[in-house]
Amino acid sequence: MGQGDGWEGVENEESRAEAAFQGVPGCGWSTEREELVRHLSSGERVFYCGFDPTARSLHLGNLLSIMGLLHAALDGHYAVALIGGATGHVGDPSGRNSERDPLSSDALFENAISIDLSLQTIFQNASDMAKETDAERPELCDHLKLVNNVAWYERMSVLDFMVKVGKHARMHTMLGKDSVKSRLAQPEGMSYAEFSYQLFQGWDFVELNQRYLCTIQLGGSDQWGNMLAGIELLRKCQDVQGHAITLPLMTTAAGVKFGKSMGNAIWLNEDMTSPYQLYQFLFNTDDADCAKLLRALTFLPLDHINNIVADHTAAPEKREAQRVLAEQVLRLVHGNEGLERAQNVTKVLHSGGSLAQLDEGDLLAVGIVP
Ligand SMILES: N[C@@H](Cc1ccc(O)cc1)C(=O)O
Repeated sequence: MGQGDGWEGVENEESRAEAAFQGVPGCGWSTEREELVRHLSSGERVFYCGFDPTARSLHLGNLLSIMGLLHAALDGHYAVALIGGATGHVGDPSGRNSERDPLSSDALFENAISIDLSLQTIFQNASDMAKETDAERPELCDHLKLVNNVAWYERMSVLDFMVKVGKHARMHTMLGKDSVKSRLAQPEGMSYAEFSYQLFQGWDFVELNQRYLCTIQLGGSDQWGNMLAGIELLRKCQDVQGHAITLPLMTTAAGVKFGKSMGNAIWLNEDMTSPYQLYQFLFNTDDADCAKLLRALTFLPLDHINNIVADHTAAPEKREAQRVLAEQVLRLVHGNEGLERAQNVTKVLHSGGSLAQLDEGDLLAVGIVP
């Protein structure tokens, strides 16, 4: 990405659609909603959301943030997915009650590559899906970008960090973050590294603003403190008003974190959760959760979703809403081929067939490496 490739986040006078996130219930905004809507409707904006490579794969819970980035791009804005190759070393204390075990540089590097690949696939699948509904639309991938924060942190000296970032950071503000307060209330306390994590994530916002005029950060609700750290640094270092949008933690009607099956995460990498398993997980979601999940995890228009839900309510035993949900998510995460394989395996296994009837690709879709 460089000058002139459409990625400078150029302001234009053209009025854009309303906020991109009206379909997602439970969002939070750092500024007045009107201010964010004004910001979005007065130019093409650049969003970002970060993912630390703490595991080899992203999980279903991350899909909501990815959807957020895709909605922004579909709406004509730009979106950056940031992989936290550097922040993964530091360790985000948000939402955790104990210190993270450090991961080796090799493990973080491999995880980052694997997550990068999976995001590229999802971006491409989303682009293909968008083309199917509107062949004329500009390539979605041109509005999506992947970066790794190693790019700036590997070249930044400790002194640089203290001068550029540390000098702007107030102890009082840092100590006031929930992620810090809750840990300091425990006898083990926290390491200096995890304490300073907020500044690393905060500085990412500044770097992305300098590079791409990024002004909006998306993240789960546990990221609030880190996102505010970014907004503050952006104001002090760039004299720019940043915005943060928090996405709710997805829970089921039963109050359980969505995206876990019997305590285990549902992964987006097919070698960790096979397309067949992902399909089955979604196909088995509760009727009570379907409407919400269709809104949050598919790009289907709201009136289309309402029709599906109305038909489903009339004949829930057909599991039509679950089928559409599973199909849409499978296509996004594993493409049409992944969906076909998952459907084929479902057909064979659920009609009393055996694994012997499956070809190599199908076996892969069940999670068996032939
Ligand atoms: N802290 C985020 C990941 C992240 C990393 C770097 C960022 O700049 C932004 C977000 C998380 O754990 O989910």
